[in-house]
Parts: sequence; structure tokens; C-alpha cells
Amino acid sequence: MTTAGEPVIQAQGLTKRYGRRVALTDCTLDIPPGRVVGLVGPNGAGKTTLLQLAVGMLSPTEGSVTVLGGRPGDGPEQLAKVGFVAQDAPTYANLSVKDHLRFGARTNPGWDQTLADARIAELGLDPSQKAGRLSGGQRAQLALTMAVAKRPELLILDEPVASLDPIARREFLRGLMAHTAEHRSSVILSSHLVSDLERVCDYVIVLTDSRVRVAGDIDELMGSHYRLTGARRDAADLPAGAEAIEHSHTERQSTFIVRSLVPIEDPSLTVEQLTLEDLVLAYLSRSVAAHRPELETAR
Ligand SMILES: Nc1ncnc2c1ncn2[C@@H]1O[C@H](COP(=O)(O)OP(=O)(O)OP(=O)(O)O)[C@@H](O)[C@H]1O
Repeated sequence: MTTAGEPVIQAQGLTKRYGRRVALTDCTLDIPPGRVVGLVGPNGAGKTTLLQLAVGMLSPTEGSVTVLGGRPGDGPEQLAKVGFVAQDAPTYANLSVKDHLRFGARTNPGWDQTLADARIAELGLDPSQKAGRLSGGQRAQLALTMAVAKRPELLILDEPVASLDPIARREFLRGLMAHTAEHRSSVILSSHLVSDLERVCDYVIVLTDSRVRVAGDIDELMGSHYRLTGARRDAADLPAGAEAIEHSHTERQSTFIVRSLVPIEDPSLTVEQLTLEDLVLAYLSRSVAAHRPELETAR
């Protein structure tokens, strides 16, 4: 997919440390415009750190990042371009839904009241209800409404569905997709769960242990990763150009998840397509294996 405009995020060697604790290391990204980006990784991987660097809530220790061509958080114009919903969809418990919208209108020059009112009505939220009395799903929807009514070019959502039940999760993601299709905004959302992202994203970033393990358009990634099965062998004996991401072996048989930019035509191997979940899990378990070399990454 190609869409005109500035890249969503360009990062070069982006690093964030807290004292000696590393939260993000040497992150290099170039995300084209118009994407719905899924950022996936386990607890503590660095997802929130990357998103907070992108909105300007944190400054890099090293390296650089631009978002939609501008420096994160740099002035009103940049702030207006990016809508952000922090983890746990923070709202003000003592303010009503209507108060939230009023606050949004006062603090955002591009505020779209018609859009905000229509969304609240569509969701069936009572404008006079205090946010503290809303369910988790309703609060997440209110926080999303606040972010989308800014009419940002980019929406950044940090684990927006983590606390929602499966139905609310589906509704939330469906609403998000409808909105982005209509308003042509880019989105970055983080999650632990590939299944959340599979439905809505066209670009994925896998982050573990503070490092980007893989990033790219999902179609391209799916077209360059395969599962290979054949008689037991070492990764060194794979066809030229195939990089082993994950491997498991029985006495007689080996299975590899590989990345290869050329089609694999080796009659001694069975070649299968992967699901997005297979692909992400392969990168996640590669990083686990790197930490515990004595463990084989059996699946
Ligand atoms: N303010 C801070 N001070 C010290 N260390 C921090 C701080 N914020 C984050 N970290 C550390 O940085 C690393 C990355 O944290 P981050 O919150 O970005 O991960 P995450 O992928 O968002 O995790 P989760 O899925 O649990 O939200 C972790 O090791 C975390 O402990």
C-alpha cells in the first residue's frame, strides 16, 4: 500500500536508558505513511518506551526519531498531528463524559465536536455519566473518542484493549478500523496478543528485550517467511539465502522457520506458508533462545 505523506516514524539508533537499565536499544525504523502498525512484544520489551518517545513524553538517550516528519512533542502543530491514548486509557473519574468532551474542545484547536458527539451517541454513552462510573470498555472508548476528535494524522494507542473482555475488544478494534478507514489516519497500537493485531494491522513490529527483532509490511513478511520440514539437518545446510529464525528437531526430522527473499525450491524440504502468529512467535522465541542457549526452541 502506498499513501502520500511523511513517514509515520523514522528512527535511527534510537536508544532510551534509565540509569543503567536499558528500555530501548538501537531502534531503527522507517514506517511508511497510511499504515496500521501493530507493536507486539512481551512485558517489559520496550513498547511503552517507544510510543512515549514517539509522542515526546520521553527524550532519547541516544539516536533520533521523527514522527510525521516532525520532532515528537515539538510545538502545537506537532501535538495536533498525533492523538495518544496511554496504557489503561486514563480518564478523569469525577468528570462526566460531556465534561471530557468540553475539555477536549478547549485544549485542541482542531477539535471536531460533531465527530465526538456522534461517536458518544453511537456508543450509547450517557453524556452526564461520570467517567469513574463507566465500565473499562466504555472508558477505553471515551479515551479513544478524545483522541480521534482531535482529528490527528496519527493515532498512537498503548495497549488499548488489554483490560477489555473479548466482545468489548472486538467492538473497540472494529470501531477503530471504521474510523481510520473513513479518516485515512495512520495508527500505531501495541499489544501482547498477536490475535488482536492480526485482524486490524497491515504492518508489524516485534520488540523483545528492548530491541526491534523484525518490522515490515505484513504482506511482505508473510511472503518472505516459510516453515521448512525435512530430514534432520543443521541450519548451515539450509538452501542459500534462507536465514533460520527458529528451529526444532526430532531424532529424524528438522523444522525451521526461515526468512528468505527468494522462493525455496529444494525437493528435500516441505515448504509451508506461516500465519502471522507463527511468524511473530518465531521471533519471540528466537530472543528467548538467545538468552538461554541451553534451551532448544521446541514448539
Ligand atoms: N521510569 C522508568 N524507570 C526505570 N525503568 C523503566 C522506566 N520505565 C520503563 N522502565 C524499564 O524499561 C523497560 C521497558 O519498559 P516498557 O514499559 O517500555 O515495556 P513494555 O513493553 O511497554 O511493557 P508492558 O507490556 O509490561 O507494558 C522495562 O525493563 C522497564 O522496567
